[in-house]
Amino acid sequence: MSDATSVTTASAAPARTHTEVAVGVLLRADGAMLLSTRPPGKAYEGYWEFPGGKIETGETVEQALRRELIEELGVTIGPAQVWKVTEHDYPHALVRLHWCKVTEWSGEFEMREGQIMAWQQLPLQVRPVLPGAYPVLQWLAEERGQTFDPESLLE
Ligand SMILES: Nc1nc2c([nH]c(=O)n2[C@H]2C[C@H](O)[C@@H](COP(=O)(O)OP(=O)(O)OP(=O)(O)O)O2)c(=O)[nH]1
Repeated sequence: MSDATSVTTASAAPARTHTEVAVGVLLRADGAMLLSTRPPGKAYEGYWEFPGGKIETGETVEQALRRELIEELGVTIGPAQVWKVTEHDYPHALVRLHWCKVTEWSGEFEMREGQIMAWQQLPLQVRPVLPGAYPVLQWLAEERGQTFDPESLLE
């Protein structure tokens, strides 16, 4: 194989595209936040995460988050604005996470995808936690004057 062929082969590799995800940090008045387990059959099944899911074509982050939380939890969120954007490179996907803090919602929580939910104060008591959520947990801890220990969230 010539050098020229090698270069052509390397540059023909498809670029890895981001999967855009809307994620909600639902915050209760006492500061507790909602986490839930990833449903059976998904990558990282059973890991704890913040509720949310993939943004569909034509949706805003807020629209996607509202749709996902109705689908997953049966609640309708009030206003949601993007607070932070993070990225995480998993073996199954390169994700870009659009994080919104949410303080208003209506409806009763129903686990519509067989997941488990828990209201958690920091530091979290549940584990393992999806690694893509660590940066936001760090910011939330800093806001509260707490330290963040990612080692404690492993399996
Ligand atoms: N919901 C959520 N997803 C997260 C978090 N952290 C993190 O890295 N992710 C990643 C995991 C997944 O690769 C991606 C979310 O995709 P998903 O597969 O759960 O989304 P979805 O509900 O739309 O899935 P689908 O069944 O329609 O395929 O974002 C988090 O805290 N919450």
